[in-house]
Parts: sequence; C-alpha cells; structure tokens
Amino acid sequence: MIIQVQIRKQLQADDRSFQLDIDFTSDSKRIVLFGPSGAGKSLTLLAIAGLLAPDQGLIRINQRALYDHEQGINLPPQQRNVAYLFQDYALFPHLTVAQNIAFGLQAGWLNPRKANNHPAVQKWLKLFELNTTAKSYPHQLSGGQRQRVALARALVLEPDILLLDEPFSALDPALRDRMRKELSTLQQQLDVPMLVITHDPADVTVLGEAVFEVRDGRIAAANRGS
Ligand SMILES: Nc1ncnc2c1ncn2[C@@H]1O[C@H](COP(=O)(O)OP(=O)(O)OP(=O)(O)O)[C@@H](O)[C@H]1O
Repeated sequence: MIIQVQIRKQLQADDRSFQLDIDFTSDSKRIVLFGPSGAGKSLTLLAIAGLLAPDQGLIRINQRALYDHEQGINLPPQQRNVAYLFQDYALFPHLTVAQNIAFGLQAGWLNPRKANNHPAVQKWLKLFELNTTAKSYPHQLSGGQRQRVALARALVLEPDILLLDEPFSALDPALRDRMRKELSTLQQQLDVPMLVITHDPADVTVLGEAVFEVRDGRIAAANRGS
C-alpha cells in the first residue's frame, strides 16, 4: 500500500486562522501522525476520509486518486474504501454486536437473525473472539470488546486503510496499554494498513513504523523506525 497526501487548506474562525499544509508519502502499513493538540492531525485524517475538502493538492492510495484538485476529483467518503475509527468508537447503542458489524453491509443485514448469519459477520465475530457477544448491546461489553467490535465493523468492508483518531485517549491507563498491544497484534495478524493520529508517545513506540511529526499544520519531521 502506498499513501500519498499533499494537501493545503486555509481555515478561518472569527479572528483565528489556521493553515494546513501537509505533505507525506509512505508505503508502511503502520503509519503514525504524531503531534501536539491543535497541530492539524484530525483535519488531515478528515481530509483523507473525505469529510473535509482541501483547497488544493492530492490524496492517493495505491495510485487511486481520492482527491485531486487539478483533475477535479473529490470522491465522497463511501467511495474511498477507507475506514475511519472515531475516538469513542461510535458504536450504535441500539444495535447488537452482530448488527453493528453488519452495518456497512447491505441494509437487509440489520435484521438481527440475518446479521448473525452473514458469512462476513461470522468471520469477524470468530476472528475477534466476539461469538459469545453477538447478541449483546455495546453497553454490555468491556472496553476491549467495544474496540474489537468497532474494528470489525470497519474491517468487514475490507478497506484499503484503517484510519484511527486517538484510539485510546478515552481509556484509563491500564486498559490503554492492553488495547494498544492488542491493536498492534491485530494489525500484524491481519496485515491491514493503518494510519493512527495521536499525541501519546507510547502509541508511536508501539504502533509506529513510519512516524510523521505534525506541528503548526505541517510535517515537521519524518522517521522510519522499526
Ligand atoms: N472549522 C474550523 N475552522 C477554523 N479553525 C479550525 C476548524 N477546525 C479546526 N480548526 C483549527 O485547526 C487547528 C488544527 O485542528 P486539529 O483538530 O486538526 O488538531 P489536532 O492536531 O487533531 O489536535 P487534537 O489532538 O487536539 O485533536 C486547530 O488550531 C483548530 O482550532
């Protein structure tokens, strides 16, 4: 997988303005954008997902243009084949685990019995050891199980890349360490490309192979670690 991001965006809110000017390319499957609060990490992730339109530039994954200002290309989020994992996982509270995982599939799979039986849902329930929770609701799950449901819901669509926005920031420190290791192991097992944004150095150490430091809307440093 190769991701190429070269984007500019000027944001204006009352008397404040922010210039996003991000440029990086990577063929790593473990990319981390690291930097302080307000550096422009979330804006970059939103732009890759198609939830924020840049003013200029291009975004390509595996040579496919998701956004190309000069060519007038700006694919809507559902055509980008990228999965976006929100900070709090944003599971649907009124849907069971199986229904949550089935959500991105065709509408009929929201029927609980059908959702349980869908081959792709079954595959992910098994892979993530969620079989016994298939009929449970998100509030009945542990933090780790919730993360796995969110990942399964994202991965069931076989995205080209998984985008994660501060995946552990809402967790207490002990759970955070465990989930970080779990995500690392899952990424290695599944070999799925992921891009994580974070301000936590521990995420960089555990999850980062290609690490880009973001400061004041720009890539301030890049290094390819182990
Ligand atoms: N709609 C907007 N209009 C104007 N400025 C904005 C808008 N959205 C974000 N910004 C500004 O852009 C800057 C970058 O925001 P961004 O959310 O990308 O930061 P971040 O690096 O993800 O930080 P955090 O870790 O706190 O989420 C911030 O200074 C923010 O105030």
